Amino acid sequence: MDNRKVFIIGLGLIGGSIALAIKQEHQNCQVYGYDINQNQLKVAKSLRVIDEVADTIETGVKDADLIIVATPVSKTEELILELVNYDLKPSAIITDVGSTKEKIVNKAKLFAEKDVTFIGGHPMAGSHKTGVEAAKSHLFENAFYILTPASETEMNKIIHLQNWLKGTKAKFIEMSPEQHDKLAGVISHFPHLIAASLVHQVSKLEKEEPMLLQLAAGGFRDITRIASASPVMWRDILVHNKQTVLSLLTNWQTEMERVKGIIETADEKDIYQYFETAKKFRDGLPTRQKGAIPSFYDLFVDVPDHPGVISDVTGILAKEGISITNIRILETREDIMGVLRLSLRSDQDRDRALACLTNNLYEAYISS
Ligand SMILES: NC(=O)c1ccc[n+]([C@@H]2O[C@H](COP(=O)([O-])OP(=O)(O)OC[C@H]3O[C@@H](n4cnc5c(N)ncnc54)[C@H](O)[C@@H]3O)[C@@H](O)[C@H]2O)c1
Ligand SMILES: O=C(O)C(=O)C[C@]1(C(=O)O)C=C[C@@H](O)C=C1
Repeated sequence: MDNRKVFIIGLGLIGGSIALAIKQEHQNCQVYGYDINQNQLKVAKSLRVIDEVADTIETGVKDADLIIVATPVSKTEELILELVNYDLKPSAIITDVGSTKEKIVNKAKLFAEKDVTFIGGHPMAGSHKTGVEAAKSHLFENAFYILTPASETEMNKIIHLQNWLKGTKAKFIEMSPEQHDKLAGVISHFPHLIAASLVHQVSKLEKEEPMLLQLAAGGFRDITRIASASPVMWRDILVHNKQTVLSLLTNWQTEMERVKGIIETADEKDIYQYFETAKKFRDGLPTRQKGAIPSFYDLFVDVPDHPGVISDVTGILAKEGISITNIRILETREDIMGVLRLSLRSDQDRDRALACLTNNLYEAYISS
């Protein structure tokens, strides 16, 4: 794979993270990047996420062995229409990272006329953050990476793509685009809609009760973190997976009517049962920790999956005489530590902690 050319279109969180993972594994390959946002391109180059900037998509695809489209899903569909018009290297592999698959894979059938292979892809990990600054080579470590090859796709092309993406350390699985969209609708797209709707509910009530926001602590923050993600990305996902989301919404409305009924009748047994069944199912999900005390002075720190990282963070704060009242690991997915939530005693302590952790090269931020 060395001395080969990789071209990535869209250098945000996901495109940037994939670029870093590829560079780590295939050190002699050349990674070219293109983005409509010039600033993202400049940052990507200066952070060495890419080796070279491609001035246009047409020059970027020239001689590229691997092309990765990492833009919002509606743009990805448009870009496929554009890519088929260009002079692509024979035997090149083209993939995408979009959160929906059916529409993209259908559009990509246009590549059949060319001597290239398109394999749809979706790394099932991410963040509410956007942009190349948030990109990390370890973002997909241990996460599932879904591939949706066509039935006629040659096995060696799938293996080839997995080799390219080996540095992600993700677990590859294959399924049809239809199954992908159904499953992703249930565990990702619909929950996102609910998170956003909870925020809307609080935002409406906040006009009458200004204290609400200050009181919105652990629970509300946990369940709505994803509502801080890119509205462009999520608009596109919902447009693409409209039927799945609409059908889940209908089920949800029926379920809420049922819940309304058991609350109205104040049937303690039914209410208990409702929570107990949910708890049992939720507890069955691997590796989640509970028990944080909500705090108004929270600081969030991105941490890689290294032994000793928590003691390093707490040690840095101890040296500065900053007390932590609570510490909690917020996983963004299974098997990997993602974000540390530190609760501090005061605003001043939080500002000091932010400064000293940043000085020690940790990525720390105040709002999650
Ligand atoms: N964020 C997540 O958690 C996550 C996880 C898995 C997959 N995805 C998918 O990855 C894709 C990218 O998401 P992201 O989180 O990296 O978003 P992002 O906003 O961080 O990055 C998207 C980038 O695409 C660029 N872009 C938009 N239109 C373009 C065009 N026409 N040509 C070139 N560049 C263009 C933007 O300028 C931006 O830099 C989306 O399809 C999303 O569904 C996201
Ligand atoms: O952790 C988050 O912030 C995410 O929302 C990641 C998440 C998800 O729903 O799990 C979001 C969309 C992607 O397609 C894949 C992963």
